[in-house]
Amino acid sequence: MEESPSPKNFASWNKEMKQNIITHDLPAILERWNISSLARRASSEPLFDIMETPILPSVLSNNSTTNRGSGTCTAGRAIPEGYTDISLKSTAKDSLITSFGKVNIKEEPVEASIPWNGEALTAFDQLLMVCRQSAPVTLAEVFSAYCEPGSIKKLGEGTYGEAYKAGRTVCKVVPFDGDLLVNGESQKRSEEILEEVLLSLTLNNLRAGRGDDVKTNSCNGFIETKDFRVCQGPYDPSLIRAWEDYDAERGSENDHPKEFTREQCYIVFVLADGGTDLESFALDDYKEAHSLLVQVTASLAVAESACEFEHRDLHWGNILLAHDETPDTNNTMSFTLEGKRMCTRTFGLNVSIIDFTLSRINTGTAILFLDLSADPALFQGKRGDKQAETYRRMKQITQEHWEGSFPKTNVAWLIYLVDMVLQKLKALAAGNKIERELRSFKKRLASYESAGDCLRDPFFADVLMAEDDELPSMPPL
Ligand SMILES: Nc1ncnc2c1ncn2[C@@H]1O[C@H](COP(=O)(O)OP(=O)(O)OP(=O)(O)O)[C@@H](O)[C@H]1O
Repeated sequence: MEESPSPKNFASWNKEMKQNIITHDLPAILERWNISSLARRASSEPLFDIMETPILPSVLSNNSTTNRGSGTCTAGRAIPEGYTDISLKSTAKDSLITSFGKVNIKEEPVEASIPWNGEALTAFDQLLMVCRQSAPVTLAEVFSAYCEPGSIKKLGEGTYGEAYKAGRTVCKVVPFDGDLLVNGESQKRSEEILEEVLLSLTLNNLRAGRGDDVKTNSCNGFIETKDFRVCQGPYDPSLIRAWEDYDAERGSENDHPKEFTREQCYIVFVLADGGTDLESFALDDYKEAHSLLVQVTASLAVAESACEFEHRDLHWGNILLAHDETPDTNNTMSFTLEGKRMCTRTFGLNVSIIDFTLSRINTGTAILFLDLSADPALFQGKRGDKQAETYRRMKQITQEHWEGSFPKTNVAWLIYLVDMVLQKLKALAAGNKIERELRSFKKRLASYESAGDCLRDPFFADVLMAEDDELPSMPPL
């Protein structure tokens, strides 16, 4: 499989709406997220109970704002009311100059554990605040909270991150703010990392059981982010050892981490262990394939509905699969879509979607997206390669208005996923009937506008049910 092309040349997250006056800038986001209040509460509450993300503002729930296909930034776009004049609404007394501009922070006392004295906050400081830290820690400090150094194992790598197994968790280490080129790329800046953190938090908020309310939309199909930590210093010897073991066993495409100096900063995403990526995973049978497709489609449909989420990079390295520890054919995955509680049989397979680097989301207060056109190489992959064709398809769908809401990009990735499943099932010699079934499903997908539409396809009719209904048996194929 061709390496996933990772975003290049994205100097920063796109901060501007192209065709109107909306300035989508980080200070505005932070003002809306009211980061000082966040930090104050962070000192006493678990990180993920404090975000209070207004996932489904009324303006989104009435669905009148979704812009499908036109790609323009007019009234059709899902921007929460009031968003456009955010700069006029900023009434905070403290207008602070940060490394990336002016940020308005409401006057609120911050408790002692978060040392914020009302002076200028850089994006880096704000990242520390969100991570509830007063200063960076070492990588060893973070990892030692989860495991013995000798047990750390590298699991995988991307252009920006290296993923290590640490006890029951996975720690993804992403260097940032340094001048050293990493894997041929400039390092991400604090501002970008901060947005990625906000994006992960927004998706975390979809998880059932987060927060106190009954959610209109919820699912557990996106990887759980358990914590974030800002680190500084050279790469820890235990990680270098794990990195070299991986390199010796599987061959790494990344640069050796020994080059990092004591000034180097990293963000560590502490994630649930999602298992093995689809590329390396052997599907046991058609039931598992079917379950994989319904779980991904349902998760996308939920996130689409909750926050106009589009993954935009859902290749088979970004779908993780794990078998249940205690297999039970009656295990189900539950989710709530637009208030309707549903479930589907998992057949012992749990699916987690990862890597939101290219994703687009409407947090209810801000639209986070990347201008993918800034990286022409993303669209120049080999002709006929399914992944490369999917990036090009997204470009057609969005007409390069990457800030807009185009849930059809999720459909494009579902079509890609059916192709990957067909490829996997070939190896299983699954049979012509199954192949035909999948091919006709794929054909129908082409006419849908969103993952939500796809979920209503007859292909899923027999495996989806309202939560209280009796589980149907799998149709014979
Ligand atoms: N939570 C997790 N559980 C298990 N494995 C993981 C997890 N997160 C990441 N991995 C492994 O690490 C690999 C790289 O992770 P990821 O795709 O998030 O990195 P990245 O640097 O953002 O990648 P890209 O270059 O595509 O942007 C994955 O393909 C997977 O094998």
